[in-house]
Amino acid sequence: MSKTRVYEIAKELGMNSKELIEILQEEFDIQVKSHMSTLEDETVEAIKELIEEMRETKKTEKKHKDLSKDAKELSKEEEEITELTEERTIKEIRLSEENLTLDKLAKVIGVEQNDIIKDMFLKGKILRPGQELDKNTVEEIALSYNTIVSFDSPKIEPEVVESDEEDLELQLAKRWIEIYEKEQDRLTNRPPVVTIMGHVDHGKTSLLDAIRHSHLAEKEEGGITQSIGAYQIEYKGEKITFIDTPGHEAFTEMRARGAQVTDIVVLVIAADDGVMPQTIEACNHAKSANVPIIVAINKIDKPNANIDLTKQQMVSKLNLVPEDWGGDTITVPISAKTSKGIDDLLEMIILVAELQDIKCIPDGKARAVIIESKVDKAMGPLGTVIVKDGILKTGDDFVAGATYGRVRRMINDKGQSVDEATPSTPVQVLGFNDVPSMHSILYVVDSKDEARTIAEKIRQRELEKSQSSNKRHIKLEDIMEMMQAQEKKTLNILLKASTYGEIEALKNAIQKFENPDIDIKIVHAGIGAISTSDIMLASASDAVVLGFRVKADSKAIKMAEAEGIQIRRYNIIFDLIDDLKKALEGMLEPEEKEEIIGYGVIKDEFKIKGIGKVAGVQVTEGQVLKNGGVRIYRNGSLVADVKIASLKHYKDEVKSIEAPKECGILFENYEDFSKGDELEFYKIVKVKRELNIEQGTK
Ligand SMILES: Nc1nc2c(ncn2[C@@H]2O[C@H](COP(=O)(O)OP(=O)(O)OP(=O)(O)O)[C@@H](O)[C@H]2O)c(=O)[nH]1
Repeated sequence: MSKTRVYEIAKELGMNSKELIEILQEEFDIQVKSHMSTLEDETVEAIKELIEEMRETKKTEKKHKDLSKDAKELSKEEEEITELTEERTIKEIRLSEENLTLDKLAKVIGVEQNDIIKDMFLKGKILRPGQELDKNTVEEIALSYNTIVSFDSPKIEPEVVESDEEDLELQLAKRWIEIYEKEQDRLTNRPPVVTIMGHVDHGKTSLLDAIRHSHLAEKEEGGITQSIGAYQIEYKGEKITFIDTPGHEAFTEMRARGAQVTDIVVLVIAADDGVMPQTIEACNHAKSANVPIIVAINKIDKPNANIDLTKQQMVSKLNLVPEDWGGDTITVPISAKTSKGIDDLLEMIILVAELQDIKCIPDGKARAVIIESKVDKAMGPLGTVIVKDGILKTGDDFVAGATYGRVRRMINDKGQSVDEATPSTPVQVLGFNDVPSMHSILYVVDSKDEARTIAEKIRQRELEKSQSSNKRHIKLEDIMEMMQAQEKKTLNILLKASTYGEIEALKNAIQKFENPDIDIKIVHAGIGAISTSDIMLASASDAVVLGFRVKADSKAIKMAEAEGIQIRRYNIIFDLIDDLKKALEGMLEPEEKEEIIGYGVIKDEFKIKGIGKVAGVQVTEGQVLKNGGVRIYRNGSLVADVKIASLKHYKDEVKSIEAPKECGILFENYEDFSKGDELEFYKIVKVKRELNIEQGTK
């Protein structure tokens, strides 16, 4: 007898799962755990009949009223949420973020402006007729009228890989595409590969552990697990592979290298903490890779867990509307601690995998992605791979980026030696001539000679590329050329600022640049310092990084240099907008540019009579120059950008101080610093003005 899931029936009947579950309980006395539970055919038929009947006799409305009456007995907070989830009272509207005024919003929601003013006044907020509203206020007002607002956000285009005839790796990839095209009818499904992402401490590792412990391949209970960076479980006869390590940076790096291995992303959000900056970042990484997202709301065992609030934040901050709120994001409440909901999550992963129809070439020479690599003292260079197509066998000759080898031995996630690895299976491979680059692709070839020849050519090419790095990036002043070229071009921007307010202001300002020849898209906007993760995303999505009153991590600066991504930072909106404007007009002038030369932290402060307040500074990295500048950050946000009036090493006035020395700094006209403030030292150099703009879609 076949079974159907509750939410599938709900969808078919055009209602939400919650409502259907309540009807099942009341009318059929069937207790249903969640919207993913399955129902027998008989029940499905009966419920369909009943719903039809109810609809005909308008019983639905009565039912609805009864439900809301029951709901009112819930706590006040729950009551608000319950109203939200009731389908007929909920409205969804889309708004453009520009020029939102109270009167316009009132019209869109369908209420009187004065009523909103009155209601908001009772909640302690004073609004004036026609007042311009920020995004948060719009959301707050809309929610109090059971309306969910989604804002038009920049569309993120999937990556387009440029073709390059000389690129051997690309040729190998093309060979696979040809095989795919030829063997369409031989393609079969393979297990999904899942990556878990989310904010720090929201429970990624705990979830991986919980899944691993409760569902070690069902037949192999008691098998000794070994950490090889990924593992495979079996749930109800279906295999699922989980990648243990990456975090969203590695995820995007793989994509940048064309080695996307993830089929599904599970985005973990702790129900006691809600959507946090890294949740947004991870979500944007997944969206930009076009990978389906399942949201796991974790820590529901905690007394302060608030699932509904988390869902509201999913809608407002991630633009993901949970399925039981009428959207299409599968959302599963779980506890990695008690394992509650873990099976539901696995079930959903299998469901999404079915819908995705993940295919592979089931046999023949293998192609695999390297997800981890290291040198083992006893075993030599090791690479953990996940097979994408074909079967990887011991004795196979392979090339992986600039490395090559023959599979000497393979070890699976249970620590066992295996002779074959099928698609989606993670295995550790022994037999590389050198440590392979993480995230490169391993291709099995005909002979060791062929492997060596290809690997050497790739190494040579990598060398040439690194010597002429940055070549593939164009500069802001090249925008004019870009626009004059025939095809439509895209300027992708990754924006970092120190507050949400600034982000909104910048987004508004940037989106006002309408130009028929160029599309400007913001691929990610977040708060906080510019990090390596931002550079990875910028590289993968061909974006310029614009920072507003935020610092850049030294690692991020190095990575940006290596990747040829230029970071531009501004303290004044006008300057940022002015640069964009000039670039669009082809008028960008040579500029004075600062070069970051070091970092430090204020350890102490002294008052010196007749001189003023002096900072005792530990130079932590690089150096500080007396005639350079200093940016002062508190909790990651810029508080001042000042010159140095005096730089002392003990009693001596000096021109520069290197890390890890300490020094005394008197800032020019600035004494408002405190202990713990972080410093970024820079010097000014004259350079030809440039702002890297990657060729968006070409
Ligand atoms: N009560 C409760 N605590 C949890 C749950 N899941 C994780 N935790 C706790 O939350 C903390 C963080 O969990 P981790 O699994 O380390 O989180 P993470 O996201 O992997 O953290 P990072 O690796 O630092 O990004 C740990 O103290 C866990 O014990 C849960 O479902 N319930």
